[in-house]
Amino acid sequence: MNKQTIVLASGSKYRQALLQKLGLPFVAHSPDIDESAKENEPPADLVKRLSLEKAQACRDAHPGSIIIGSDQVCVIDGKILGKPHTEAKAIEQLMAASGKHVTFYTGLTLLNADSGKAQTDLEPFHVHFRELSKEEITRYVQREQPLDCAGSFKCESLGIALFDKLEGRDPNTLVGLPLIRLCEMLRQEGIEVL
Ligand SMILES: C[n+]1cn([C@@H]2O[C@H](COP(=O)(O)OP(=O)(O)OP(=O)(O)O)[C@@H](O)[C@H]2O)c2nc(N)[nH]c(=O)c21
Repeated sequence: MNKQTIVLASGSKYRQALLQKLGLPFVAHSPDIDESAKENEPPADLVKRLSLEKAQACRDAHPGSIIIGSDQVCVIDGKILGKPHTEAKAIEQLMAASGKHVTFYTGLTLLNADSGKAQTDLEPFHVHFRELSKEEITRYVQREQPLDCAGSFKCESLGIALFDKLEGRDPNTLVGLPLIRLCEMLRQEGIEVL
């Protein structure tokens, strides 16, 4: 039985729901960090850095804990995209994604608050969007309201109607938290999920 408190360094209700699947007790702490990219920072480096910074931002408040941080972006036409926040932006993101193959980059960090030892990794996920009309996109955004989701969709619900193909190691990664990789990191820390 694990005695260390597990902290999810996230305010995302989707990440909280994903972590609940593992059945481990945890507390959620929303980290306050600057999520902007550095000049010319590749998306893979950005999400790994932010996953680590989110975990580190919760370290002082939770001594003795194991902290999980994660961050996700996608890249369309060379632009790094995060959450749309407005319907207009969500429609714009999906119009740009129509007919394209888009890579989602998800960074994951497991930080031991006492030792400061961190495991950080990147989990890519590939989304092939079908050709979408503006009317379809508008109806989708109005019905699903994916305004707090990177890439402007919820793949676990109506968003599935936007795609040709999904490719990746773990479907949880696209929703926001790579659970297979997280289980590996937890085992490395001596925490067994099963
Ligand atoms: C593609 N996609 C992305 N997201 C969410 O988009 C957000 C990515 O944005 P983020 O990585 O910056 O995290 P956020 O600021 O929400 O939370 P933080 O951990 O406190 O920093 C996360 O909340 C993901 O869960 C998604 N959420 C759902 N439910 N379904 C999806 O398909 C999906």
